[in-house]
Amino acid sequence: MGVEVIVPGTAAGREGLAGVLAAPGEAVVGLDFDGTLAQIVADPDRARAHPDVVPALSALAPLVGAVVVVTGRPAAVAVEYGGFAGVPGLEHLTVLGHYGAERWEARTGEVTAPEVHPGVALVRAELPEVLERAGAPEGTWTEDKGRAVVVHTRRTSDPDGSLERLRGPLVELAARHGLMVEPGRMVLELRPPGVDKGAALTGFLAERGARGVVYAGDDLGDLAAYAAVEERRAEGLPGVLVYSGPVTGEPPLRELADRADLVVRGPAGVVEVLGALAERIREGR
Ligand SMILES: O=P(O)(O)OC[C@H]1O[C@H](O[C@H]2O[C@H](CO)[C@@H](O)[C@H](O)[C@H]2O)[C@H](O)[C@@H](O)[C@@H]1O
Repeated sequence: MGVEVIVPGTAAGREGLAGVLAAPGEAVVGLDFDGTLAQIVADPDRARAHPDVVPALSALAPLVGAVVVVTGRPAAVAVEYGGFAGVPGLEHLTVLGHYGAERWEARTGEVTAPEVHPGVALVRAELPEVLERAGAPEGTWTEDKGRAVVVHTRRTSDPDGSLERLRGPLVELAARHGLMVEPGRMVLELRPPGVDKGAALTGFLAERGARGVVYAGDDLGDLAAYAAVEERRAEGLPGVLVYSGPVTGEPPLRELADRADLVVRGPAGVVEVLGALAERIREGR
């Protein structure tokens, strides 16, 4: 594999990578799941990690301080769909699920999580009527994640238009029950406030005493993690931001693409970056 896949296009990214490579054993690699490790598909239950993700991660993880998956998925679902449990090399993997509300450790195989927010049950009960009143187009689909409820429009004839039609009523419903709306790729997620990927990543970096960070994401929910890396970078922590661009025909998200140091094509591109990073670390030993 050519190491040229890991040449960041920005000065900050090149500096960040040099810092990560100078002390890889104290660096954290943070990764989103859907769209970054797993290809985007119409049915969320059918999303699975790209087949080369686990081999790439199990080769990289022993060379760095820590690998953490930071996802909107329930932690156990990401572990299952990722195939992360019981993998040699991934004995110290951490998965922060529900935007950091849940935590799974490969070391114990257990998920720790707070109580479910009481607003979730109320939103769940009222959602069908709200969708009907809003004229939700055919193909609108609801995913119940236990701690959050997600409305998907990918299967409607106009996913973006459908999302806009539903946004106001869903924001109102969420607010009425103390929840917030997390927008994503053709989804609006009604979830409890108080956590986001930025806080989750910042806490993890502090806990591990990280001296460098690489973070890869593909969606609006990853912007908080991007901001966390940028803030830590301003304080002197080397950091590299990777954008996993769409391979599904959707336009790239400028909010991420414009801030990233490295833009790759979906999970296959992320796998190449993980492989190249491992190669550079081994070369520097
Ligand atoms: O933080 P992530 O790991 O990126 O998870 C965020 C949401 O991902 C899922 O939705 C996305 O992937 C689906 C499967 O490929 C796709 O159908 C959908 O359009 C995407 O937005 C998931 O279904 C959500 O619950 C997560 O919040």
